[in-house]
Amino acid sequence: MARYQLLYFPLRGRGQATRYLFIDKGIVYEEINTGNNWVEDFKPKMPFGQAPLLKDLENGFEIAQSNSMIRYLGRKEGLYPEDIKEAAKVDMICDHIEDIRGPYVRMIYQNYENGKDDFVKSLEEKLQYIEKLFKAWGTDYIASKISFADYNLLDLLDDLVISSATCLDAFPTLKAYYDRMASRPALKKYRESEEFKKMPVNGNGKQ
Ligand SMILES: N[C@@H](CCC(=O)N[C@@H](CS)C(=O)NCC(=O)O)C(=O)O
Repeated sequence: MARYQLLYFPLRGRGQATRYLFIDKGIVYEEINTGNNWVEDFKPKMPFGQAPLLKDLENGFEIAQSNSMIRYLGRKEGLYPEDIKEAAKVDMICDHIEDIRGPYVRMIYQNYENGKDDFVKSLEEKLQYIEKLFKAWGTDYIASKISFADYNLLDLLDDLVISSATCLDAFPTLKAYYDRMASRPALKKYRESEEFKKMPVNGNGKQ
């Protein structure tokens, strides 16, 4: 029986990190496609007028904002480090992910033709910070065990590699991390599925 509902459009976007977490941890969930009559049936019911929304079917609680959703799952599903320094590591990587994802989304939806080259150029600086931290921390995941933030980073790196196939070439530690995440058995199987391959990366066909 499903434990959660994910209400979102049929695209990767801001729902994919949550899907990765569910799939990797074998958590049964159902998708509700908010693309069917979005403006009439869904938008008015969303706390901030936007999707995604997560419903916890065990207690009826509803969470909006993709980063809050995945943190909630982190806490509820044992994917948030108990140690405060380890927790701070995953938090800081999540905040840095948002510092990349925000400009990525704006480039995709508002300035693709004129902005993509500059966005790709900006990645070198932004990714080298993660490379340096990962080298210093020396763990297989952001913290010593997999956490909610690793699914967020996997999804971000997917987006970036699609935009620029060579963007990880100068960052061997980050590249090895990306390959390690993508080859986790449940994720690998899902990423090879037709369901995943046919899912658009963004809502406007740009990537
Ligand atoms: N900060 C929000 C952003 C959500 C967002 O931008 N949602 C878009 C789709 S990805 C949306 O609902 N667009 C339709 C609308 O605003 O009416 C989050 O992280 O969840």
